[in-house]
Amino acid sequence: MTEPKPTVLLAYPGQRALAESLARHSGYALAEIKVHHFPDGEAKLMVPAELADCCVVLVCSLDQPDAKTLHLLFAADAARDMGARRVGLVAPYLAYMRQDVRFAPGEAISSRSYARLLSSGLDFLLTVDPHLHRYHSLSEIYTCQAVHLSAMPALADWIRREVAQPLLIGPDAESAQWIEAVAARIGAPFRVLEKVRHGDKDVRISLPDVAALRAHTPVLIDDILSTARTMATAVQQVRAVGLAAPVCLGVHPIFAGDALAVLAASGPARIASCNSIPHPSNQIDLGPLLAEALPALCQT
Ligand SMILES: O=P(O)(O)OC[C@H]1O[C@@H](O)[C@H](O)[C@@H]1O
Repeated sequence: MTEPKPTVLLAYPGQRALAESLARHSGYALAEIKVHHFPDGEAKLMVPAELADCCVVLVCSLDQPDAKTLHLLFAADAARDMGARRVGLVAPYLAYMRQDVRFAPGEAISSRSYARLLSSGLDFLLTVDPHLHRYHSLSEIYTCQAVHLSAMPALADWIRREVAQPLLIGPDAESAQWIEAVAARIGAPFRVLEKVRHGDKDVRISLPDVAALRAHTPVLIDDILSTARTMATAVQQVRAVGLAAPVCLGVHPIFAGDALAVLAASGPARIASCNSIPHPSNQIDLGPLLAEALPALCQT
């Protein structure tokens, strides 16, 4: 019988918590990518020298993606130079997916360009709930092996443990897919709100009748919390119709700028997120989910 080839996880700076969970749940060795910044603004990347015949898994979520992406591509090259037979990236949050169409002549379709760039340096990409709005699958734009997982079972289990009598609410039509997945797992009632975006920070939402569900605890679920205007507006709407203060759950807690303060001011009962991006609201560990998917990607 042939021995399985070794797999090594390499954590990008700042991604240690997720990488440690991934190492714990997979049993794979964990080391670090080191980034040195020169005075001129350029970076020097270092990976361990002993990677011969390994599957190397870079671990780095892709919020604030621009510098990280360049560094990860340098690290991927360095790993190959050290003999890695396969190099992949675990990026629970995948950047640029919301820029999936050209709204004006000359505008870049960044999701597509970004996919080309990442695919050029990786054998595989493993991510969680990428924002597939106009695309149906990552393979429409990624030429490396691109696999996405859903955090909804993990969210559902968290809700089952933490919330009595949940009423699941999606802030817009796009969220229906997630709400339905969670509802199917825990058998809770659900509603999906209607959203109209008037500008980056101006989002208006309407709520269908929920009078019969006042005894429930509303749980708002969305994939991305970026400016948090979508979530904050949904919180206000939920409260305006006399429901209890809701629990807010997001898979990807970007919380750009004043987003957390804005959401907190809207009056939620709780805010919780997956550890797809390191944030104080992280309560749902994606490590087990990602660890389960890695062997198939590494042993190819
Ligand atoms: O309102 P913010 O937090 O800026 O943006 C997040 C929302 O924008 C959508 O693309 C996401 O699916 C989510 O509903």
